[in-house]
Amino acid sequence: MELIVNPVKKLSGEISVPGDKSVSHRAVMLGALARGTTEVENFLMGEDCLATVKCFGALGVQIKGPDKGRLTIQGVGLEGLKEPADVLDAGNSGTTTRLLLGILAGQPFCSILTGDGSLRNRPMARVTKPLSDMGASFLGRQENRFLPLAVRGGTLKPIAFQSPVASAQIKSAVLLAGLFAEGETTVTEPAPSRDHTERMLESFGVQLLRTGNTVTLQGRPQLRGNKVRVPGDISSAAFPLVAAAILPGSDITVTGVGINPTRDGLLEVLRKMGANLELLNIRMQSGEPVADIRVRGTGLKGTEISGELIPRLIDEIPVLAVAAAYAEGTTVIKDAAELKVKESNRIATVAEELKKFGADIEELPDGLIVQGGKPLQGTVAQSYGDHRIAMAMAVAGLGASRPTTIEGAHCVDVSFPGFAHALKFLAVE
Ligand SMILES: O=C(O)C1=C[C@@H](OP(=O)(O)O)[C@@H](O)[C@H](O)C1
Ligand SMILES: C=C(OP(=O)(O)O)C(=O)O
Repeated sequence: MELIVNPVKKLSGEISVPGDKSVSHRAVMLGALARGTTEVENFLMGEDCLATVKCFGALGVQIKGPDKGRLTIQGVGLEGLKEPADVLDAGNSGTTTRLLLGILAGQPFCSILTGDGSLRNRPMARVTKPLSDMGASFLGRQENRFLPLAVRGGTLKPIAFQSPVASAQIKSAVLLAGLFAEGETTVTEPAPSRDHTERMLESFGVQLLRTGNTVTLQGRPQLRGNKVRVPGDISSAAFPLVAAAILPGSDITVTGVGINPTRDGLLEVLRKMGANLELLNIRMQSGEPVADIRVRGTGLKGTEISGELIPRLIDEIPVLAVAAAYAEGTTVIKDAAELKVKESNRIATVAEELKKFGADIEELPDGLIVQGGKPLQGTVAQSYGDHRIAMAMAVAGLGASRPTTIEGAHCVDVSFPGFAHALKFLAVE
């Protein structure tokens, strides 16, 4: 599928974006492991989260929906999952895979997990290593580093794990496995990563100890079925928000967006770049802070994005590189080598595609340098099957001098069904 993006004068109006992907995955997983019913609202009907629903269906969990974002999960408790009759398919979703590996590690049965071509090339030793130390066995390609992976779970022992990477997927895999291990499981990470697992575990009745970058849980707790209203996804909101910030005269509001402080690096960077950004109607929703975000287009200036900010905006870097290309001056992005192991190598793919628009962008081993302010021309851009690249390049096209074609744009459905419609709704031509 191709997406044609016509240049626009500015963006104007109010929209909401689909539910948060990270929170949606976790609602299915914790709902399945709880006793009683879990009701989810504003569940993300994107392909990644639908893959999670399918996997849990195959593990014997009764799930109704999703229907217009409503999902009802009949929890089976910590001991109720069933051996799947076939291979589990996580599609394009790293989060489904790594969190599910943590859960499968604690099951007294055998399962096999695979995914699409992109996912089969993403590193899994980062979770199979600590889960093996807890007592699970894995068999897979290249010394168990890649999908497909066979998992033989069983009785786990707790560990104190020092993660080498600030990654919520690694932290969550070990914590979810820790639910099945008798005793205290601890994860420490080098910088704070998104804490949706911790927040949701607490709302399902699990007690955690959180000090600095360390989380501790006592194994074998009881999870209670719950109601979860999923906030709008800040990683999806990022696309219209950046577009409005770079197009002078724009004025948009994205309502009901999650602004969890472990996810709000985008807002901090846009402010540093000089964006006119306001948070309105800040409130709590199912244990997560939410706000309406208003951005008025004033033009941006270059900045540095590095260090502990990186995990707080990791998925927003492709679109922030687009912001940098439209900003006056230099933007340096570093400490972001994790971008190389996402749905595509996002350092390489962002640089390659933005160059086609005429941007001045250079790859670093762990980031990018963008000399902003050059006029961009519309082009034919590739998605590499990576939803964030497809949407970031669409934003680049909005401010360019000629129409842009995004090839392979079907992948936007992974995280933002209705993306093209949302842009059209806001566009002033
Ligand atoms: O836990 C999660 O829901 C996610 C964590 C991040 O990955 P890492 O944990 O690999 O950094 C992020 O890139 C991904 O989109 C979602
Ligand atoms: C990296 C991402 O997701 P995942 O790791 O779940 O595939 C993303 O959505 O940008």
